[in-house]
Amino acid sequence: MGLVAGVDSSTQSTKILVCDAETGEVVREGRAAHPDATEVDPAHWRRAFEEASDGLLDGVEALAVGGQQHGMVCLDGAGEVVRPALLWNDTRSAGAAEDLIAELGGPGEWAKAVGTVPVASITVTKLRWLATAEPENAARVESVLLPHDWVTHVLRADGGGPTTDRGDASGTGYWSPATGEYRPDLLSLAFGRELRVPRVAGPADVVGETASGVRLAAGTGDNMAAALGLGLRPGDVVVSLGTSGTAFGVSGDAAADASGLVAGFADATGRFLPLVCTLNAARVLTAAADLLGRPLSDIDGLALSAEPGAGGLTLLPYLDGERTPNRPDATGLLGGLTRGNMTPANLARAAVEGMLCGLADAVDALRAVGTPVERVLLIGGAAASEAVRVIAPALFGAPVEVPAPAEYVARGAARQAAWALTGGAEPPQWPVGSTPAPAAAHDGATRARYAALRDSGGLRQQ
Ligand SMILES: Nc1ncnc2c1ncn2[C@@H]1O[C@H](COP(=O)(O)OP(=O)(O)O)[C@@H](O)[C@H]1O
Ligand SMILES: O=C(CO)[C@@H](O)[C@H](O)COP(=O)(O)O
Repeated sequence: MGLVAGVDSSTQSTKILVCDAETGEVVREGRAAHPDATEVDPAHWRRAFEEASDGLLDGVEALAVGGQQHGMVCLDGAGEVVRPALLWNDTRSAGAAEDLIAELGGPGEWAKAVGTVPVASITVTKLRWLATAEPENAARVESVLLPHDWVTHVLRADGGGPTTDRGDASGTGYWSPATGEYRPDLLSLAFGRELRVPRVAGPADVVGETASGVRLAAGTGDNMAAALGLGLRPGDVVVSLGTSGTAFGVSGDAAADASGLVAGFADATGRFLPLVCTLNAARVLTAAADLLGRPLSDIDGLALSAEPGAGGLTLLPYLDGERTPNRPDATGLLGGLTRGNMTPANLARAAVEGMLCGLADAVDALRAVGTPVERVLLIGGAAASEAVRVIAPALFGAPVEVPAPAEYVARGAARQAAWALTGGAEPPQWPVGSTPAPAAAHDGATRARYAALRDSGGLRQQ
């Protein structure tokens, strides 16, 4: 077999891996940055793809795109983008989410209908926001796509209509993982009329071809692609520390959590992917480094030079508002300051501990809906941090392993492309090595201080 390519079109960048289709071995890689904003013209993702793939795709037979979930890409009748895409981390549709929940009869009705209680991240709420805040733009919209659907579509030269997959469709709020069908009634509820939506392709389908004859697989959401890249098994829970923090595991059953903490997504193989997503992850550490006037690389040494619990300093890291728990207007809080503990080392440690406590809560929410947690696999940009690897085992209440450093979203997309080439019931087996993080005694005191700050109210954004 030959070469396949996997694309990770995520919040901060596009990353591309070219892999051996049989073994998964990485042969070449490329990357390019995206703008730092919560609404982005999709043309930037195309430009980033072109930059990252420059000179990379020779000999590639198939390609798939994993993309940041939930972003709203609206097209007019001519297929042109109507306005910049609203991304998953744009919170302006928080009020629309509340309205939609009330209109359908409460959170339980949404969990039953589409597996997810809508918050500002979910596409259906962005459509409601557009319909009410920008009626002139809304009037021009004929179809709605997700970021990976759009990137896949513009790479196609075969003239076919847009496609998506179960995984990414399950994050829209108008497709049901339990029935495998769109809910046009919910699209109409949100937008006032129906819209054209992409065809949902099967996990190993070839959906089209690029101008140079590379076959395109369906692609999927970035978290579903990471699950595929890791070859996730029941009992494994991934904690991904990228722009978002996510915790997820594979399951044979569709989740429907009326509390809204767990989103009952589908995966990219025909199964399900219960997932908790936080808005504040890797960038909490960059923000802490900026506050301290130090490079990001100094955070590890500083954090590890402080004692567990950071001398009582606790950071609630809701720097961009928060999605889980659903507090779109929240701000961060630094609690427990004394003249004795107010040091750069304690602040760095509090940043790492605060970020990880948010994800430890996420792992607990998965446990609460019956997801088995036998081991936690740490991935994403901030999994490269030594302080994160050392501190995580004390907070997660489960053994932590760090898979061999790799871009797992792009790897999963490449594995899907290889599956589309080979066909068959299962994707090709690509081995993944991982290293256990050092075991540590459970740090219940830090979790408890974090929980007290989380539940204390706090200040809202102005
Ligand atoms: N050694 C490190 N320590 C802490 N954070 C890191 C480290 N290396 C990368 N990051 C952070 O990881 C983030 C990028 O992670 P990534 O998973 O690629 O994000 P995304 O997929 O959301 O674009 C950036 O915010 C970057 O600062
Ligand atoms: O909204 C979610 C999951 O529901 C996010 O996980 C996005 O999919 C963006 O991911 P990253 O860019 O942080 O990987």
